[in-house]
Amino acid sequence: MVRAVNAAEIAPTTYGAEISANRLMVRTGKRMAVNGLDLSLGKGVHGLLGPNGAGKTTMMRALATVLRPAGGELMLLGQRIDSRTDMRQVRRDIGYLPQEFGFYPRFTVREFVEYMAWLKEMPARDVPGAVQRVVERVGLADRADDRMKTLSGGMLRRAGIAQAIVNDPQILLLDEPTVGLDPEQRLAFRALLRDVGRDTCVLVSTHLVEDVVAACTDVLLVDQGQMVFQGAPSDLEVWGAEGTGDSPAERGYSALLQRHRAQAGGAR
Ligand SMILES: Nc1ncnc2c1ncn2[C@@H]1O[C@H](COP(=O)(O)OP(=O)(O)OP(=O)(O)O)[C@@H](O)[C@H]1O
Repeated sequence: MVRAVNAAEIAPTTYGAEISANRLMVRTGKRMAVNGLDLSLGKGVHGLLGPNGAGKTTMMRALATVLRPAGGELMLLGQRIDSRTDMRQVRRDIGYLPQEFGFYPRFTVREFVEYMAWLKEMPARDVPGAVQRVVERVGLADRADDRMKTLSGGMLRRAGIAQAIVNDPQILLLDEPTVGLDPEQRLAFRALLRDVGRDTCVLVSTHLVEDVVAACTDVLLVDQGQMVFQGAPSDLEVWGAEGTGDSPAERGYSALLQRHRAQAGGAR
């Protein structure tokens, strides 16, 4: 099949990684919740792990351009993000599912996703087809014309995932997307992640270590606003001999955290 391509699709990519951060600092309230984070992420599915309060949500919000960096450097799709950046351009290429997202309860699923597509400035002629495709992809085709307020928690999250991918983003940020999904939907979601991650830079935060092992090409572990570990899921498992948990990856997770805290304590 031959299809027409637009100039943007064949333009050379001039950056090395979709997301890169150098000594990144991000403030939330009075706290520097991201505190000297180094990061380089290309295409693929990157699983973001870390204990409560580690700074995952704050990091996601900065990558989604909701929060501005307080220090260090952040580059998204080759653009430096600072107070002078025109965010509209870069936001068109980002998909973001926040941990909690707002919606008009009287909107149908289709209206909700259409509205988000409009906010992302998608060409109007592309919207109906794109919305139908993503609603099918998240398994909500039979609820597309039901109001948001009638959906279950897991279905709402799937509607949230649909709006995050409707614009075929180059960077996809998903903050705890599997919360509330039933086992069958979690399996379907993992398959969706693997599929999207083939040509997109996906960062997905979760507390479910087994989701990371099953669906991610790469694991990031953060604690106290800093990167503790980055590697393949199998590398995480290698650390498992020393930690506690139900699986080799969970044991690796706890061993790496303990080691980081012992080092941080020793350095004080
Ligand atoms: N609005 C806020 N005002 C003040 N402090 C905040 C605010 N939001 C988060 N924090 C603090 O910043 C730190 C990082 O929080 P963040 O929500 O980024 O962590 P997280 O890794 O996403 O945690 P969780 O796994 O619980 O979602 C925590 O110490 C938290 O208490």
